[in-house]
Amino acid sequence: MATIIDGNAVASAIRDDLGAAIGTLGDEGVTPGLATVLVGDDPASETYVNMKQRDCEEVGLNGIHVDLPGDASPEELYDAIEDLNADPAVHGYLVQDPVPEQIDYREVIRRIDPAKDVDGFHPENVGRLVAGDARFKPCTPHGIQKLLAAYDVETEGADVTIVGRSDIVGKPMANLLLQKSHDGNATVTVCHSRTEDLAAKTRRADIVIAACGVTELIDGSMIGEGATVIDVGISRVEDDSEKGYELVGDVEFESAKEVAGAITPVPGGVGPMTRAMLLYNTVSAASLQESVPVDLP
Ligand SMILES: NC(=O)C1=CN([C@@H]2O[C@H](COP(=O)(O)OP(=O)(O)OC[C@H]3O[C@@H](n4cnc5c(N)ncnc54)[C@H](OP(=O)(O)O)[C@@H]3O)[C@@H](O)[C@H]2O)C=CC1
Ligand SMILES: Nc1nc(=O)c2c([nH]1)NC[C@@H]1CN(c3ccc(C(=O)N[C@@H](CCC(=O)O)C(=O)O)cc3)C=[N+]21
Repeated sequence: MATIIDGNAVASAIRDDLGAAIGTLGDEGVTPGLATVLVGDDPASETYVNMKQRDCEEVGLNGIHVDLPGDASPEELYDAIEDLNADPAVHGYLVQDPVPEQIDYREVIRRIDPAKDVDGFHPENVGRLVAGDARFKPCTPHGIQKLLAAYDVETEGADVTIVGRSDIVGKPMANLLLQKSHDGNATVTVCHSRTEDLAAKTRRADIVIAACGVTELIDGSMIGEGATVIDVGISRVEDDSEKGYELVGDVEFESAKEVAGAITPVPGGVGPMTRAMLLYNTVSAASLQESVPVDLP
């Protein structure tokens, strides 16, 4: 039976550890400000944005929310972005993905001030990450690095198979793990929908990171004995519970936990870490913009 990796606990420890840096900024009269922008009313996105605002309250960040209707024009969103770029109280912000189809997410990202891009999605920040000089590490991959470190899972020399090549998870995860650093130095395989014999690639891995958005694609038969399994996937599957849905990962937890050495659950695994690292990046952004040096965990 595998160790169950407790993302809520590690995220909570990171929020606590951010307290010192938030205190240092506070002594200089600075409250880090994080804005979330939601276009439309996708229920999952609304949940995430509410959780992010609650996180801000909990750690003493200034949480700001900008809501635009689902039929907003690209120009309306660009105007909101310009306002956020100009607002000195906002040190970081993000535009929740996905956006409605009349809006081009790439163009949105390009308009975000890279110094406030706490998702780390702007091409300048992506370039810096790939060059080994990251300003903001994207929250989900950074959170996964912190989870692995918290459970003493060595990445150096490890064979890591990532399932998914998205710009927000798969690609930055691969880049971070490849880097010549204490939390990198892995040998990385990145799989996607055209990969042949996926099972052979996951089975040989010391660490499997599933981020494909296909519910329970990875089962125990695809996991090597003792491997660490990180399940990023989070899909809403309708059921007859009170909420009307259950959250399901990309890994079939029941069979995978029998072979894995350690495994993240869904919920309570990677999700809370993504939110904790968003707070981390916002504190870091405030420190850089206000020229107040802080110690980050
Ligand atoms: N817990 C968290 O904090 C977060 C969770 N998520 C969740 O993670 C999942 C992935 O999201 P995201 O990273 O945005 O990825 P995308 O949905 O943008 O892309 C999915 C990736 O998986 C690949 N893929 C799809 N089907 C298969 C398959 N059958 N075999 C192998 N690869 C496949 C796709 O390949 P191709 O490129 O060929 O299309 C693509 O690269 C979603 O469930 C999302 O909700 C996302 C972000 C944060
Ligand atoms: N610009 C942008 N940046 C993102 O970082 C971003 C995004 N768009 N779009 C969507 C994905 C998804 N994502 C999650 C964040 C937190 C949880 C999370 O906290 N999950 C909890 C429970 C969630 C629940 O109860 O619904 C858990 O897994 O325990 C999940 C998923 C960030 N994303």
